[in-house]
Amino acid sequence: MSNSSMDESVRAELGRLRDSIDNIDAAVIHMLAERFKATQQVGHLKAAHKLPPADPAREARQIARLRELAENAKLDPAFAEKFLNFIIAEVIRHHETIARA
Ligand SMILES: C=C(O[C@@H]1C=C(C(=O)O)C=C[C@H]1O)C(=O)O
Repeated sequence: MSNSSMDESVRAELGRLRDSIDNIDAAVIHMLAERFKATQQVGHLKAAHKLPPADPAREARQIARLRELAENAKLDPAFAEKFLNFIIAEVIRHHETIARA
C-alpha cells in the first residue's frame, strides 16, 4: 500500500468513526433534553407540595444502579457516577430556582 492510499483509508476510517460519534453525541443531547423535561416537572411538583429540591436516598439508589449498568457495559463506574452527579447537581439547581419563584 502506498503512502497516499494508506492515508486515504485512514482518513475514510476516521470519517466513519466520527460520523458514528456525531450520531451518538446527538442522541446524548436528545436524551438529556428529555431527562431535563421530566426533572423540570418533578421540580414543579416538589415546589407545589413543599418537598425539598434534593432527595439523597433516591440519588444513592440511582448511583448504585448506574454503577452496576456501567460495569456490565464495560464503562468505568467511577466515570458514570461522576457524570450522574454532574447532571443531578444541575437538576437540583433548577429545582431550587423553581422553589424560589
Ligand atoms: C429528579 C429528582 O430530583 C433530584 C434530582 C435527581 C435526578 O436528577 O435524578 C434525583 C434526585 C433528586 O435529588 C427526583 O427527586 O426524582
